[in-house]
Amino acid sequence: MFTLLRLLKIIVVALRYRLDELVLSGIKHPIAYTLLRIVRFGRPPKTPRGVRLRLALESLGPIFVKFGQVLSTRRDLIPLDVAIELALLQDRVPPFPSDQAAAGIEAALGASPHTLFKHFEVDPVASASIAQVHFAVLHDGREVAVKVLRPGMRDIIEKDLALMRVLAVLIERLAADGRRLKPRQVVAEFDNYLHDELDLIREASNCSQLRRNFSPETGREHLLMVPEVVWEYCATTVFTMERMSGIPVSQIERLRAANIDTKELGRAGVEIFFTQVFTDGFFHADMHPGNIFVSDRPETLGRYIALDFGIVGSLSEFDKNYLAQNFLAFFRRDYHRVAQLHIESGWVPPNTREEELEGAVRAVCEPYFDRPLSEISLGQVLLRLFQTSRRFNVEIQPQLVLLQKTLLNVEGMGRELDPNLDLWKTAKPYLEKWMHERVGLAGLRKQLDKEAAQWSQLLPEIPRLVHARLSRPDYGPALNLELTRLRKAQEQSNRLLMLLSVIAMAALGLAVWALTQN
Ligand SMILES: Nc1ncnc2c1ncn2[C@@H]1O[C@H](COP(=O)(O)OP(=O)(O)OP(=O)(O)O)[C@@H](O)[C@H]1O
Repeated sequence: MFTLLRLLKIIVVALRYRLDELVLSGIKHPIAYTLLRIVRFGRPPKTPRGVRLRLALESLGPIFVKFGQVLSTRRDLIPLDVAIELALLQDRVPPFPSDQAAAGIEAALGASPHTLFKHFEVDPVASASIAQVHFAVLHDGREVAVKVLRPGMRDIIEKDLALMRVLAVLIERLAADGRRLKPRQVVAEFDNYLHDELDLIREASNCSQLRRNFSPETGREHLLMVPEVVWEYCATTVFTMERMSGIPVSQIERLRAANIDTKELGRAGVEIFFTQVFTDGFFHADMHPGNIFVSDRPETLGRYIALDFGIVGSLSEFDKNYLAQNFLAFFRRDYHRVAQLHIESGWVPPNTREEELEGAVRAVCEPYFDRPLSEISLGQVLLRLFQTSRRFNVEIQPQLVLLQKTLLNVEGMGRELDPNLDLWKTAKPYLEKWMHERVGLAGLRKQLDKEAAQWSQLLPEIPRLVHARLSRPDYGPALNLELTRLRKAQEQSNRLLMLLSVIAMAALGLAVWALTQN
């Protein structure tokens, strides 16, 4: 019954905001087309389509608002004007009553917040569609922020997701453009995203990993502050962390008034991002200004503070390599290399003509060089590269799409702080350092160091494994003959293997010795 009513509401809202125009204008199914012509009413709308979609999503509630926000990052799928409008969606909603928050905490942690904490602020500091945040003080005096999931969220999400899946199938079947828009894939990705957001232990773990990556042990604590997780007070629906104090990065006048060097902040933002991507392969991927603060405490003045760890990205060595080499080749205007990289990595079908791809990449990139380097947006370049790759049947990994979106955010934020920020000049040393560490002698040593444990286990086992393989019973006349020959060879190879093992051990020993000399 609920589902039916909800579906009805969606249809009414879609018609009210004339979304039929947006989604179903290219409708290919004759019956659906006739039905739509009948229910269509009024003159063509004057308000732009993106605005109408945004308003419709707002009136459908928080889950649809979140969906719009996620969709706004898929500029590869939806038109730019719609994406820009969807990015304006605000997910601030009225807070839920504090007794519900208290009940949620009690259900998750086994005691009321008034017992658990020395002090618990009943009025939330912020409230969004999925969770809200309350400040509190622990019995040992530490100040904390407690994030609590909205009650009943899981149920609402499951129902709305079920409806979205139905709508996705309809769009795919009925709209001429349906397949290209990949509605089912988009909804499946959103499903994953929401389920991740519903698990605050996961968010706390991301927070703790990021904190470790910027801890004094890494020597990067001066770049970014990340709250400490208070694990005793965490559960799937509650996340308790150190309370941070700072100024939102978007409030530039306040930053200046606090004597914070905004130019330096712009540069540090790029450094943090590139360090996360190329050194750790683990990055905060929700870098909107509401989640980034700057410390106003005298001892840490001007240091970035990260909050909200619901969305993070991780990159494999392969992805990092792809990115670094593409960026470097792009800035050398070596489009041939960009095309080669795509073919070498097996991303484009092997029968792709290198020159054709090179031409397409040139057409994307060359116009950017009309401007000074300092004005080039790496996020835009990456987006255009992905779009071009798609034409050659390349499926871009979601992690790379996430990275491209974050890069756009970082650039936007950096240029707000310092309009002359030269992103490339700031980023290039990190890429070059990474490439050097990866391919140079340093890279070899690092790799040797990493693999040493496995090798030392594997090498002594090789003769036994070869022997076991060769002494298996009858394999048929032809193979038996071959086996006799191999057994003879085995004795020789055993000796050779022993010799090689000794040499490898000696090389390992040498490498370990060399490493400990630094
Ligand atoms: N550790 C903290 N210290 C101080 N303030 C915090 C802390 N964590 C969260 N807040 C406050 O709560 C707000 C919302 O936090 P957070 O972004 O994590 O919640 P959210 O529900 O994911 O919101 P959204 O989805 O809109 O980003 C922050 O903008 C900040 O003002």
